[in-house]
Amino acid sequence: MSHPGPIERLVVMIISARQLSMTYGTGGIAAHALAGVDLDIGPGSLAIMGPSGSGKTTLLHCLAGIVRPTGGAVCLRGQDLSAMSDRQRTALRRRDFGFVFQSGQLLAELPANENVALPLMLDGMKHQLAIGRADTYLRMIGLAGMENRRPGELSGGQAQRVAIARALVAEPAVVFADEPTGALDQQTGQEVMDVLVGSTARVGAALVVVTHDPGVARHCDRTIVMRDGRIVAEHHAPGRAPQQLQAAR
Ligand SMILES: Nc1ncnc2c1ncn2[C@@H]1O[C@H](COP(=O)(O)OP(=O)(O)OP(=O)(O)O)[C@@H](O)[C@H]1O
Repeated sequence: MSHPGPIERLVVMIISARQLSMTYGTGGIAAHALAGVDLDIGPGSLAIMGPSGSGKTTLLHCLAGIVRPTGGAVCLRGQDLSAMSDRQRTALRRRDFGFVFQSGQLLAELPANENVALPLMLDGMKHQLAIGRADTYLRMIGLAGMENRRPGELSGGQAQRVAIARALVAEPAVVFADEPTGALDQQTGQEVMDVLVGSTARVGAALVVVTHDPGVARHCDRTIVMRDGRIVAEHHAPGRAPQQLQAAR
């Protein structure tokens, strides 16, 4: 077996976190949610696991620029998020990041394709063009024929697929998912994870998933385990290690 040469070793880091810390509150009521996290995220999928209160969601929110860490830095392709204004970070979240939450957070009064098209229209794309793009993503995700259904006319799994299409439609660099299968039964959750991992890979986006469920983490190339605001373990899926392993170096 040949060893990777310098070119194959070169994996471009998408997000890097250095000595990330986050303290909520002060004095006796301070909660140290993150206590010095170093993390490099390259292409592929990453699961963040750990017990309740270990800092998983706080880490995801810091990586995605939703909250400002109280210490350390997060860089997207070398650009320091903390050096940006709130307006710049909002624009970055809209263009470079996609989000999937536990319960789709779709707008009940809009059909599926308008829900998906929303980030594009907020960014100034014309309605017809945005709907065309949304329909393409809905078909890719297995919802052909359901483009005009409202969220109330979809199953939980179908609604999460719409949320995945919405996260992907602006062709983000990274999709962040917080307990994306938390509201679904086991079987539907597995199917949604297949779609989430497969579709992000197809469009070339990295995927970061917070989950309590080892069955969800098994879909990912790499898993980190958090405890008390720190990364205490890291695993790589057999056969899928090299890219993420080298990205971590
Ligand atoms: N807005 C906040 N204000 C104060 N403390 C907070 C806030 N958000 C989180 N915390 C605290 O920070 C710590 C980490 O919380 P976080 O939500 O990141 O953990 P988690 O691992 O995602 O937990 P869970 O699995 O229960 O969602 C906890 O002690 C929590 O109580």
